[in-house]
Amino acid sequence: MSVLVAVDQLEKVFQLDGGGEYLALKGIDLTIKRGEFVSLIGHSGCGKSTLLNMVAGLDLPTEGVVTLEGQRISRPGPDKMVVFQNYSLLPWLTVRQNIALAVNRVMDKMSKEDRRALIEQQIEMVGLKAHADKRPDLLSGGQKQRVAIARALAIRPKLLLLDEPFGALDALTRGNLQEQLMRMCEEYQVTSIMVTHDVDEAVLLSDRIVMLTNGPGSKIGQILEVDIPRPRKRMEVVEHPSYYSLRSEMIYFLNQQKRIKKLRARPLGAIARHGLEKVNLDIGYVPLVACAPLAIAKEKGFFQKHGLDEVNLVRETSWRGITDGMRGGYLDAAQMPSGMPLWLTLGARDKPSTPMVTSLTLTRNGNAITLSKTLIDQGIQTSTDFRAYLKETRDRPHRFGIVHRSSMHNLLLRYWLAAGGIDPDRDVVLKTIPPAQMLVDLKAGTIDGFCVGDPWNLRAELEGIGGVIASDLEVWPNHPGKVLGVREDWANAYPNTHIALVKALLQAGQYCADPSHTAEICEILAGREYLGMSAAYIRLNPADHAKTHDSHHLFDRFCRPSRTEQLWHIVQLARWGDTPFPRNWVEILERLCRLSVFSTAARELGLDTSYQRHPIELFDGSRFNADNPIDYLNQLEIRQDFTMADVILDQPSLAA
Ligand SMILES: Nc1ncnc2c1ncn2[C@@H]1O[C@H](COP(=O)(O)OP(=O)(O)OP(=O)(O)O)[C@@H](O)[C@H]1O
Repeated sequence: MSVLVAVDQLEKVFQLDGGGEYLALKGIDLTIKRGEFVSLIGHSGCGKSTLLNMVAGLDLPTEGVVTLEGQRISRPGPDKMVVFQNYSLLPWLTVRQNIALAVNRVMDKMSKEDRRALIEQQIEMVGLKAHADKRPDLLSGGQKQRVAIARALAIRPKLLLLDEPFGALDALTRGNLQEQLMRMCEEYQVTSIMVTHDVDEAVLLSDRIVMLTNGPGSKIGQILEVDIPRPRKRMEVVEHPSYYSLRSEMIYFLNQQKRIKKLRARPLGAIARHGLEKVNLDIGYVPLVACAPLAIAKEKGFFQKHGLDEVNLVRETSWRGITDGMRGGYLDAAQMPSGMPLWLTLGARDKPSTPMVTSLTLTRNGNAITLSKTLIDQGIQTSTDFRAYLKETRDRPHRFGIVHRSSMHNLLLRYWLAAGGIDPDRDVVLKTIPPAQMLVDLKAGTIDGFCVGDPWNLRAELEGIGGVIASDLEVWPNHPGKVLGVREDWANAYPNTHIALVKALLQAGQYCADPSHTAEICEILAGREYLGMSAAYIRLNPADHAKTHDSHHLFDRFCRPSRTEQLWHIVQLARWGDTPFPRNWVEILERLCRLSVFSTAARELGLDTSYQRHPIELFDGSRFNADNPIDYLNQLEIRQDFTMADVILDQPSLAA
């Protein structure tokens, strides 16, 4: 498809009445191909209409250019028709006359008969034959908008621009019109740009969804490709495997924008007290059983006991919220999957490196691999069974949910599959899904299984949606689960706060590990501010239940950050192509695992800090060779072609 519209480095500044100015859009680059349907989405006031108006030629950019077929757009014209929310029909003309006015004015080279036929065809196309002689005041909102669309399409514009075309309509009419518009655009291959606030509308109609950040100086934050085949039917779209992830991606983006706005409005600054450099902390977490140490530190006063008077626990629904919070510098610390500090440090998947520090392993275990009930009912109990099943059902894709590429869930699942002779990148599809979304996807059949932290494995079993096929103990007993992560520049700026934080969490971990507190902890976690579900779904470790499949959280054992375990993560990330294997891995591990903070905190609490290096041995009996990681990596049969590189760690400043 050739390019029809090109927006190049567009900037728009409005002069304000009081004499000031407002920078609405900045650095917008966008190309739209012939026949494409593109939606613009973003919060109110972010500049969607401003951008649309400049493509329509109704307004001019302050900087940059917009072109249509290579020609600069400087005025409106019949080649770019706009449909507004308020219909803009001429009230004294009938349906037919409104359409005829546009056709007669623009298609003046056409014979009278052909024009008449075209007008009737348009009226028919939008199903208004019975209303052709009515004036707009006798039409419903939906009918008026159909006239506006028919009028716009009648003159065969190169580009159809829609500014919240269905915003004023009730849900049913809106739905009908969306489908009609979709059919027309598909039939006539109309290139369209639509402004909308409706995420479902955007997925249904678009080939691409352009998401704008909040102003001033709004930019394109992200562009989503909608890989749902055409022609589309609403029900098929809703059932398509990409539907929920596209929707969640948009909702995540919009929520992040809201959050950034709130943070921009917040007074900044560290409050120093009790000899600590900062006692006001925002600590991120994802609601899982493994967030228990954070919840307990807050609820049982361990933060306060160590001088951290103003701790705010920031609940994120996905791990991406945590990485964004860290990169953006608006979280002080976070509970993280054990590979995440490394992932951020190495700048995995071509993201800029954000050097991180971990000084505490918060939890071990707590994860499992769950398969859908359909697969369990077919007798699949091991990865060998699963491989046989994959061979028999090659005709359809098999999908697994993971929560983040850096997380132990992804690495354990990949390890488990590969050990069973299944290539996780070729034989199955791994989809990143927020933890709380896993059950919905498993139930809907859009995934065949997942690897996630509890309570989601237990819930799948208790609700009869799936069954655990391999628990922690059956993949890597006592593997690191979640760690405490902070940015390296934060750790350097607030060393005493860092120690106090580790102390508070170490004590909270000890509290969690005491079986006499289990019922209380489950009740706390069940609360709305944490997991928000029945305590029946929450179990901490085998002491409070009998089934070996259930989670085996460890909260107070092997809390010291382990460089050997982090090296295992480095190897696995290189194995799956997330990062090159860093030649300077020794330096990276030195900087990543700040043992001095852990040791000081543990010593001040009177805890035993002696350390013994444990070998890492997973369920397949293979031992991780920490003395020669490259050799180990080379010997893995299923892996991607890994590369090696020196990773240069920057020192971003907290002010950035
Ligand atoms: N003529 C103008 N003079 C000054 N400011 C303007 C003008 N037009 C728009 N703005 C400002 O530019 C920003 C973008 O406005 P725009 O109407 O494009 O937003 P939008 O994303 O379409 O919003 P909504 O979804 O609410 O329609 C807003 O802050 C708005 O107040």
